[in-house]
Amino acid sequence: MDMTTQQRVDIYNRIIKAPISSLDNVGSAKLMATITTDVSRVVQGAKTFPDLVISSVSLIFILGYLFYLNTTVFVYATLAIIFGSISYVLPMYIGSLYFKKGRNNIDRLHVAIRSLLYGTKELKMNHDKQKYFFDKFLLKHEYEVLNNDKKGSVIITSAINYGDLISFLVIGFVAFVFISYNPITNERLSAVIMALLFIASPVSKLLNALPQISMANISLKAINDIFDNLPEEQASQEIISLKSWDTLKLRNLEYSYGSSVDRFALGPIDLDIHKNEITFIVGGNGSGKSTLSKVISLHYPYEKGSISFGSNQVNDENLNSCRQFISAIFTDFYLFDTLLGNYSDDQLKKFEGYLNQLGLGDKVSIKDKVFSTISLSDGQKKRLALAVTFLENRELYIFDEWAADQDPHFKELFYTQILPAIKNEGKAIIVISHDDRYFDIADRVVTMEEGKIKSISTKTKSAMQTDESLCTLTVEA
Ligand SMILES: Nc1ncnc2c1ncn2[C@@H]1O[C@H](COP(=O)(O)OP(=O)(O)OP(=O)(O)O)[C@@H](O)[C@H]1O
Repeated sequence: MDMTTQQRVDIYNRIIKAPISSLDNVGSAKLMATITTDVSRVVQGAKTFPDLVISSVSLIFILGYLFYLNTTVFVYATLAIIFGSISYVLPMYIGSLYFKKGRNNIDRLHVAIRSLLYGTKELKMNHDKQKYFFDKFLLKHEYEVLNNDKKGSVIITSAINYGDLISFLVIGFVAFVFISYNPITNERLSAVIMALLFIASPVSKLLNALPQISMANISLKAINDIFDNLPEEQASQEIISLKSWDTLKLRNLEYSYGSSVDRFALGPIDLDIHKNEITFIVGGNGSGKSTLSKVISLHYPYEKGSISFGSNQVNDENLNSCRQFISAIFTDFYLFDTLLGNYSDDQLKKFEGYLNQLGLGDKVSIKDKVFSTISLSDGQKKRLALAVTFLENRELYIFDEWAADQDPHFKELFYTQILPAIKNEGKAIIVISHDDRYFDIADRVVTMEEGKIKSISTKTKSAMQTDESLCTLTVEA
């Protein structure tokens, strides 16, 4: 496989195997910069190696020939090469500092490009904001990348020309000074000068490769940095069949983000999520609901405690297998334009039924598993995502503020018909919601505050099984 492709495939594999928390920390802009810039720079650097080998071998042979012709000239030429190489170290170092600065600006440039692409609407509406953004961010980073790379190249190129000068100085010294003190035949002198002229070419090729090698070296460090900051999950990639389960048990679960200054700690959390039940997780902004949902969906690796799907306690052997129990629509969900996976014609027909039920029948059609469009309103996109999760037919559904973008009709449909229908299929459902109008459809309402469960209300039925009420259990912090 081509080297560039191989490097990229390695990075893709690392991304898919890395914990979401590490990907969040590295950031998508940095990853894009590495995939688009560093990989090709490293490969360009590596491509100079055959030339370097050929030039080095030529140099060794020509020096050998020079040694055979005249040992003293050989010593002079070798000393000149050594002197040239040593005096080359300083400009090379300064040049590489500029390349490094330029490379760091590429990360910032990618962040700015993302802001330009995603913030176009906001920038268009406010001229001052737009000008400030272009001057202080986008163009600033663009020109800094250019200027730093230019400065680095100018310094190293000047050093290369200085290297050429040294080789001509050596030739001049031998032709005009050396022969005055060391008698040498004309044939020998022309052979020596020819050899010295031939030395100049491989030396200059070796020096010319240095800027590319320097850039490649900096990019290689950036790639290694990505690999160091994206640890591979230790979990087995093999999907094994697990025992069936009725209750998802969270015990003493703890997770935290950030440093000691801006740390947010979740837990300890003790909670049971049952199949055939709808569990609402509610609470104020920043109380930890979404964080808990990402720990439950096995995206954030919990630091303490345990998660068990029935008797299957999550561990490295079954983590990926346990993930296959879950289907989730997070607030930052991604909608693929294709149904990924192998689905039978019957399943695809069912999917079309879901589209109709969700009011998308005349908006989205599907051909060869590709949606006719995903240029939809936010609410429609979420409905399409919901249809996809139905098709996945998993055992645990997690909906993080799914209904937030829905109009009253679809909100009502979601809470009063869709959720009960999923529940009746024997699934476990976790709904993160601020829609207190619909809390009564929940079998269990878990209220969170500052990363902890404040209370759990459970729906109890009277002896006559006719009326239902919520019984609240307050959990001691
Ligand atoms: N990637 C992250 N890195 C560091 N801190 C984070 C990260 N994501 C969330 N937090 C912090 O964790 C806390 C809980 O956030 P979370 O998104 O879980 O709250 P939430 O209850 O879902 O809020 P909301 O109702 O606003 O969606 C917040 O204080 C937030 O600042």
